[in-house]
Amino acid sequence: MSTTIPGEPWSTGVARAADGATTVAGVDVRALAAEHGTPAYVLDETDLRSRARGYRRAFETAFAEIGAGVDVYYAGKAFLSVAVARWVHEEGLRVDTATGGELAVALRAGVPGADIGLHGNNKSDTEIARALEAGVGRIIVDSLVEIERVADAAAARGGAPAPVMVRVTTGVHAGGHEYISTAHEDQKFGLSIASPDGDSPAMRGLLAVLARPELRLLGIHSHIGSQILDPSGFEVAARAVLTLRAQLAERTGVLVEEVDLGGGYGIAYLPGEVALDPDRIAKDVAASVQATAADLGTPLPRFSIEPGRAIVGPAGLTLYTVGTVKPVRTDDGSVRTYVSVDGGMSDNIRPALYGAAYHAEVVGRLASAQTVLARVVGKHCESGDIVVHEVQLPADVRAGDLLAVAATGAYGRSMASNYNHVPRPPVIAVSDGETRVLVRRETEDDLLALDLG
Ligand SMILES: Cc1ncc(COP(=O)(O)O)c(C=O)c1O
Ligand SMILES: N[C@@H](CCCC[NH3+])C(=O)O
Repeated sequence: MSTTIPGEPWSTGVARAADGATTVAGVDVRALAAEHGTPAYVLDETDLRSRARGYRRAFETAFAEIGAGVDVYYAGKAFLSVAVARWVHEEGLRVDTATGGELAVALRAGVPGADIGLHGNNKSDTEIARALEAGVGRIIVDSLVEIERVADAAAARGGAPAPVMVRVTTGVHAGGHEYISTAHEDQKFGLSIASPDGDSPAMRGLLAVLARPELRLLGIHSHIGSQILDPSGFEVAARAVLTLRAQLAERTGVLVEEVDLGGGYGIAYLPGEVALDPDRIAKDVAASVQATAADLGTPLPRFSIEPGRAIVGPAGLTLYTVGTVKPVRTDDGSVRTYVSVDGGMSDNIRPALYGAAYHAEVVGRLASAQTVLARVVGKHCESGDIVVHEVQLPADVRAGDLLAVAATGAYGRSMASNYNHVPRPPVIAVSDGETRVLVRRETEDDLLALDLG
């Protein structure tokens, strides 16, 4: 690991001058911190938009070559605000939501219902009703019970049948951590395609949808996990889904129109890590689904994908201010420098939850070339409150320094908490030398407003 500004894992707009001054999209981080305070999430709009465009173009091009259409849904769980929903929609993406709350943000942004999908393994009646009311383009159903609930809600509303996809699990275990792999068998999502005896849960789900006239079976959905750096799992899962589609067609005569291959495209968190290349993966997946469809003798469906992290992750960084610096002797007798910052596990739970690795640098001043092995920790009352487990920081790291942590755009603010009553940081967009507050900093008054005494 070494100092890599500019370049990954930093967003394309991050630059560092010889005197240590660091800018994001032309905005000096010192000015940004002075105006907006720290900690703050900083989002590089140009970078985010170009990744959104890049994914859409890569998949459209590769799938056009095999004669198939494709839609790219931005997975809002990675980070969603009204502006971000608008940006990705302007870039030609649709929006995937996982809850009524995310749906509300997408609608507030003016994204038409038809361009929104609703996921969730335990949707409430209110969420289902709201999705139907908004005319969402698809509801991805996750269980047999839910199929009946969505059908009943659609029946009560009347009107056109509700478009649904059935989420299936293919047994493909992919991604960075057990908790973020979602297609293996022993977990809560989807209906399994495995059928030790009789019809698989997935087949039963598809048949159950076909049995309800209030539902329109749009397609089959598979999401195999997150932060995937080995792309072979996408091809294995796609083959399984296309096979299930062909089996359903053979059995019922219904060849579903769409197949969603989910999200999960991995990014670089550390210097030297290589993100999945959208052009490469789009071509490989297109070639693989074409071969599978030919083997099965079925025409290709329309495809869709749901990248979240790959669009917003690299576009974001978190800016902290260093407080205390403490050398600590480790069990093996070496010294680790504990660098405490003014945020922590409340603004980025990923290191504590998944052991996720991040990269940090002192920014905004010329720091010493000599480095020390450091651990960046937060201000919470928890020894697992770690922001960066291991990183070389300048030996003269000190209170008042600005510390930037790279690639925090995804699952940072969206998974933030108020642990220890710490207000959540703002999200500041930067573009062409200008800053704009997308989500303001929470205040203690915001927190106390919920406390009715
Ligand atoms: C159904 C579904 N789609 C899309 C995503 C987005 O994944 P990622 O942010 O890894 O691209 C997730 C989260 O893993 C998901 O559960
Ligand atoms: N929240 C996870 C990934 C999302 C899993 C959603 N299916 C992460 O931070 O990596």
